[in-house]
Amino acid sequence: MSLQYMSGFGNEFATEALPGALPVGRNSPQKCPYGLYAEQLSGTAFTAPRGANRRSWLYRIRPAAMHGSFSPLAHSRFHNDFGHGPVTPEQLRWSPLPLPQAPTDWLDGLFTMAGNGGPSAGGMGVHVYAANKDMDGRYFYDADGELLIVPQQGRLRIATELGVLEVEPQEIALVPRGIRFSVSLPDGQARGYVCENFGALFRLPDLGPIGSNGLANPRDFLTPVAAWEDREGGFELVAKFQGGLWRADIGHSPLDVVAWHGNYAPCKYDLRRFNTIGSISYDHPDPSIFLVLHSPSDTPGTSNIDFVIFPPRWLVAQDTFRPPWFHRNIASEFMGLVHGAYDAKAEGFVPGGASLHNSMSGHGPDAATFEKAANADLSKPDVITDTMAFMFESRHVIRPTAQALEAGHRQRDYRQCWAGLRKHFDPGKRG
Ligand SMILES: O=C(O)Cc1cc(O)ccc1O
Ligand SMILES: [Fe+2]
Repeated sequence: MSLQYMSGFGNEFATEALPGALPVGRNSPQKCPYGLYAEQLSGTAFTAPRGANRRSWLYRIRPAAMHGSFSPLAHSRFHNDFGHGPVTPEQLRWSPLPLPQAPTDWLDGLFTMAGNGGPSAGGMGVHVYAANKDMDGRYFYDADGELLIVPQQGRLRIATELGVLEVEPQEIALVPRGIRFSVSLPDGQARGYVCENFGALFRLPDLGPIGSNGLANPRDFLTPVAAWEDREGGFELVAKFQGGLWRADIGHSPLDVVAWHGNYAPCKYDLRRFNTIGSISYDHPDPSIFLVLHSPSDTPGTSNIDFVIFPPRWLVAQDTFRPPWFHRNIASEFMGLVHGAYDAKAEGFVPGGASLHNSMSGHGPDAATFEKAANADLSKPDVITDTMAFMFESRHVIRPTAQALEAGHRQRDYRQCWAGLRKHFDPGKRG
């Protein structure tokens, strides 16, 4: 059966999988329809300003409080241990995380690459996953952050308390902090990236002079309709809490919400719907023009996280070096590639791979890309097709984990991509 969604970003939704399951005119009647329990789930402070206030009311078979006792779950690869010691300013790059040999579900397949701050401090965790097995009878929630999931290979079917979403590569899913879910793999295996947002909830950016439309348009965000399962058995509930994983037995599926209303809910978005805006005169614009969602900080204009994409687009700028320029930024940049090739790197940065350029570390086009673009015929427009790169950008340094630095798939010779840049300087020749 095809999945049903409701359109809009952060809307006040109301959805019921049984007619009349949503109480009318109040949130918590003495007795709810169908013998359901009412439960509120808040994602912002009760007193957050109305425009930022996010919460939902859930009408469910059993309250979320019903489960066994939590004990620590040993899991060496998914955590928030970003370290406190020295961190290298070196430019870093990785090949794709290898797909697992042994049966591994999405949760066990998570591998923490980097991060900053922590669950109580703001910042972000950056993870990749590679999995080949459904989370059968396993349910997970992240109390530490909101999850932005970026599939690179294989679809994910994400069954959540508030309904079921399916995402494929070039789409993203947002799962709010605290929402319980279980991931299955319609294609048998999957790989991708996850940004764990410890700060303010992701939101659409203001558009300023762009006007009232453009970039990611709100109606392209899709939230699932209510769907419940009434399943009993020896299941497992896994919580991520204060950087660590905890497990509890649970005798029923926690995905038992028959109806809900509110504006705190998962959603998906197809990155191919992004309305890309760029230069039609000269110069390559700052990548903020490609901002999909951001997690603001307390400093205006300086995000906790910017989620930026580099989608297919026309390059028409005249007397311009068209690819990304050489640069050093105050912000720190973790990049991934979902599809095709990235216009700043001729080779080495492949789908499923990743790079990390921290604050003030110099980077930019590799030698091959520079030579090509510096000599390109600009009388013709260029179209970049078959590409979808992205960046998790942060105001604070993104600290690579020990396991990421030590990983066999780290490209230890990454810096060499700039070694071939030739000296062109000639004081006797102005150009
Ligand atoms: O480093 C990168 O490739 C990302 C990036 C792209 C761009 O077009 C401008 C700046 C920037 O950091
Ligand atoms: Fe950059």
